Amino acid sequence: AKNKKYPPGPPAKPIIGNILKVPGSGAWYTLTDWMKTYGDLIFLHGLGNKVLVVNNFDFINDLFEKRWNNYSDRPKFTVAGELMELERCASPLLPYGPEWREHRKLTHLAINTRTIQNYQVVQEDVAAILNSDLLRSPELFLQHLQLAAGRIVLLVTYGIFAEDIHNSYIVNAEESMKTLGKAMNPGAYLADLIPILKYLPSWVPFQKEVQEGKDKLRRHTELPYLHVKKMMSEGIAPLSFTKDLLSLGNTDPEFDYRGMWVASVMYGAGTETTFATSATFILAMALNPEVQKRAQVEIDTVVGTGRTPTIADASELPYTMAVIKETMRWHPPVPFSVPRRTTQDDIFNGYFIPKDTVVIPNLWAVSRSVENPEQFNPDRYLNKDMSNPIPDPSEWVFGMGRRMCPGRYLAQNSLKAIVTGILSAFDILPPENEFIVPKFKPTHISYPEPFKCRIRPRSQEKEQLIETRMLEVKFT
Ligand code: HEM
Repeated sequence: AKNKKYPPGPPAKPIIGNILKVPGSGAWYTLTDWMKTYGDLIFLHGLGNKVLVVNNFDFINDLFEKRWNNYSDRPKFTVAGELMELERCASPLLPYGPEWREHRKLTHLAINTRTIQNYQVVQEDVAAILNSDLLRSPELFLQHLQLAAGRIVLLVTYGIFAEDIHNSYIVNAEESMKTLGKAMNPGAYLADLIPILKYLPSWVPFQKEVQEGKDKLRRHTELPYLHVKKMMSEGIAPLSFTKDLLSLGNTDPEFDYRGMWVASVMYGAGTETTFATSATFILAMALNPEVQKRAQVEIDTVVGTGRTPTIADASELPYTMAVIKETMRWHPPVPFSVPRRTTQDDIFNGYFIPKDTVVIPNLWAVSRSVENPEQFNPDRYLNKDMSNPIPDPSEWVFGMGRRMCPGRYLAQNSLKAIVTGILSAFDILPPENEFIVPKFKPTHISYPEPFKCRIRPRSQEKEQLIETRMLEVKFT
């Protein structure tokens, strides 16, 4: 491939290469900056690793949608994938192939546009509890948002209600996520860069971590699944995805293992991402009082002030829905999406893209490709300029193509319930005599660094409404 023309990029670095600088360190800022020098396609290489960063919406679409055949596989993670065995069982890491297809089918069965309607009440109830939590201890809002996101996923997946963050299912799941968060960060373990290290004996610290990680993941996966089985045998299992799965009566010996994993992956994929979006929303509201006011007026006008909004109201609330879109654009929760890997050599736009190249869709760059990107402006989705349309965030913040996020409809409903619920009941204000400087975590799923703000009920009637709505919640 000597005379092949690779996309432009910085020179290879001798030892670990420029790969290490890429993931998990907020590298989306750097790479978006590098566009000025290298353009929309940036090629990084070193130590035999090849990475292509794609910086614009149309190119990502060309590769992931039109050339899906070559761009739907995932990178190999030596630690998380191979050693912790997640490439055998966790949909986001499965190689593109028959097992992935089975997972995708089951996931779709669980959370397609029709079945998710069954969970709307659950989502609205969790939003109601969230409001009650915010009323009681507004200063803990980040913790409340995190718990609300976890509650929705646990209820939908298993029908389990988590009383608080000490709930054992939440604790197990969060422990697993910590392990995974580290293991998914290429470069966190040297073995990801130098695969031969995986043959080191089991007493070496990282091998021990692998074993502990595997145990945690097994607990996180088996316990809630067995809980649903038990509840079903007693005839008292509430509606849940796992119950639906078990009711299929599939006797394929692989089915239990597969179903168990399809279910447990949802917590990891669905909780932190939903939390990230709702925390970014609070931050945006504290910084943009006029946007907040307009959304509140819209909700008051359409819904009235005598009841809490429902997910069904959302279609009548275009401005508030544009606030959600703008939240996802302003700071996309997964700025680098989940990388892909090419399975064959390819030529794109005159450039050679070799087989086994890790392809990172730079969603951060897409988010900055609008006018005044730092400005939080929901109107950009309402006053549509037809000669220069901007892509709707729901078409890219969830990824694109065959592996686009299967949880996006469920996630969007959660956000509708949380955002309309909060706006209808509370004013979100910056802390007194302090400025908020927005800062975000540089992690794979990115959300605001802890910040202070005041969350106050809009009136006494609203406070009362929060209490009366709580009486309708069934599962507490
Ligand atoms: C705001 C919330 C969410 C965001 C921003 C988000 C974002 C993403 C992104 C960017 C991907 C990678 C897609 C690609 O490769 O093109 C993804 C994959 C995935 N998401 Fe989500 N997600 C969210 C919520 C959820 C929820 C609630 C669930 C399930 C309950 C979920 C389940 C999954 C799964 C299973 C995958 C892997 C798909 C595959 O590899 O085939 N996500 N998500």
